[in-house]
Amino acid sequence: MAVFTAVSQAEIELWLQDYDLGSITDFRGIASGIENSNFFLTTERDGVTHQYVLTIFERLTFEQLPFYLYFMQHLHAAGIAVPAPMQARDGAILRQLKGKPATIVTRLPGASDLTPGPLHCAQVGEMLARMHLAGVDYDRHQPNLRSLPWWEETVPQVLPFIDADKQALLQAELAHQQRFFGSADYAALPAGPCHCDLFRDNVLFQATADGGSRLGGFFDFYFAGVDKWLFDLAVCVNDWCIDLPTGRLDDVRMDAMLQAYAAVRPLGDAERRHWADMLRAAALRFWISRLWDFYLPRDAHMLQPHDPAHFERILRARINIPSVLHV
Ligand SMILES: Nc1ncnc2c1ncn2[C@@H]1O[C@H](COP(=O)(O)OP(=O)(O)OP(=O)(O)O)[C@@H](O)[C@H]1O
Ligand SMILES: N[C@@H](CCO)C(=O)O
Repeated sequence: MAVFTAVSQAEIELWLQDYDLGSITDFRGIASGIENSNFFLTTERDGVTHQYVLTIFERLTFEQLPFYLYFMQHLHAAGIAVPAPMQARDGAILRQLKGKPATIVTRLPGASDLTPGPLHCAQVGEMLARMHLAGVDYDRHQPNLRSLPWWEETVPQVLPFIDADKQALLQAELAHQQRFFGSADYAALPAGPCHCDLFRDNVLFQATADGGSRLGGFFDFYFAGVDKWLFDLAVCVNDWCIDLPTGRLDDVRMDAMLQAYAAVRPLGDAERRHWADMLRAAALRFWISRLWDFYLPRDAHMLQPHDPAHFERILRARINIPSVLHV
């Protein structure tokens, strides 16, 4: 049960007096999630039911959170389907509960689909491109905190735990990425605020009457940061458009996602030329973080670290693919 900070309905009722969200009709902890304490909150105001998610942040601080929360607010205002942070009466979207930072956001409709098809991938690609364009005029700045400097700092920490073959791959790939990140082509790639962690479990879909699925929205923006847009797209393709057991790309799903993305924001020549490098960068990012979570768990909250071998397989499978993308 991923509620690390217990809170009673009476405590929430008191806390909600500083908001204008109506009276509580339901309040329950959310079992999934490994980072924060999350609760579904239902209220009634003027005879209308409203659904929210209350999050008590267990790791992120008051100083770190405004970038993420105002990014969500900015995207929501631009018509992108993401949770909207609610303002308290004093206008604050981040407050304190049980001594920790806490926020209330709108609950998105739907459920995650962990076996996506081309139509799911196309919808994600299209909204990802719209999200990138909508982020252009977001006025706060924070780099992706899980990019090259973090990889350079973390790789030496995990190397002692893995065998020689994995060590060689990890070091060779880090060197490859250092060269790529240092290139003029890399510097010229378009960038902006990115989600940076848009996996299948961070997107919701609603069933439609004709048996299809409609995108409900993106959530979990707490790894967001400014990065190359192509990196965000590569993170998505490495999760949404693969055969999970082998990590190999599924061309049908990948084409669906890339075509839908490019229909909104066409890819440039340098982006197409460096597609394989970016898929490798996206695989390396999660291989390193999973190794780090697996061998150097920071606290008891890491209930079930994800399998690092999955992203090692993905990286190996990306090293020999054709470099140039034809979209
Ligand atoms: N705004 C939202 N709308 C609908 N459902 C949400 C929303 N936010 C969270 N959820 C639900 O709560 C669950 C847990 O949230 P989340 O995955 O963000 O957990 P976490 O512990 O904060 O982060 P992590 O994904 O790193 O474990 C999600 O799987 C989803 O079902
Ligand atoms: N999406 C990450 C977990 C952290 O959000 C992973 O699968 O490793």
